[in-house]
Amino acid sequence: MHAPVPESNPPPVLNARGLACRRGRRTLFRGLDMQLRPGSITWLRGTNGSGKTSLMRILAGLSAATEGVLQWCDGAGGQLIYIGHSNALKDDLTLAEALAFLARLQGLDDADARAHRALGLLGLASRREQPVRTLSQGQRRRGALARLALDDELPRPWILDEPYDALDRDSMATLSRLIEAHAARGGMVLLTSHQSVDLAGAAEFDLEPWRCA
Ligand SMILES: Nc1ncnc2c1ncn2[C@@H]1O[C@H](COP(=O)(O)OP(=O)(O)OP(=O)(O)O)[C@@H](O)[C@H]1O
Repeated sequence: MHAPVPESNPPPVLNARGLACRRGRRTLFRGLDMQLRPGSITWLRGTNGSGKTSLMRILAGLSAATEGVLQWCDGAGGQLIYIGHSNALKDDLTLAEALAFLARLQGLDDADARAHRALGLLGLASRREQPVRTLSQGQRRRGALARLALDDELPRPWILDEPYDALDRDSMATLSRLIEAHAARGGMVLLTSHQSVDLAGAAEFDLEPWRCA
């Protein structure tokens, strides 16, 4: 018989063992172990070029590790949301159309209504009908982050590469509250940020010990 797992320490949703990453001729890191639990917020730290983006892309399934084993539990890897440096919003669509398009790609029903609501939550209600290409950098970043507010039915893992980039102070606070609420619902969040962030309960994961070069 298995001992019950205490709620404060649920089993990992992500289990990575011995990961290595090679880019060009360089091995960036090797032997990296990472376990991330439901409801955790992890701030991935490391100097420029240390391999944070490379690691996140591996975890998101967008590129392959050179070595190691990566396991997502209970199909969580297929539900994750990855937001990288690019905002992935189609320039020629209106903001509402571009976000609804992403909602459909995520397999969500009522995509237009969800996009409408999410843009409101990110303070972009007045920009809904504006073509993406005419938005400021910060508005586009907020539009991309509105993906995170499209549904709260599943505790999807979030992998966010520099999500605070280009955001003003109020938008940074909105994002932090969104992340904290997601974690409180059991969602796992892994993020990078070069600026310090105000996130209750965030743990740091430093890439330095695993670096090769
Ligand atoms: N496709 C690629 N081919 C060759 N080298 C690459 C490739 N992608 C990344 N690199 C190199 O790998 C290293 C790590 O890049 P990565 O973007 O993962 O670092 P990072 O820690 O996210 O950096 P930053 O803090 O500047 O965003 C860099 O030296 C980069 O030039």
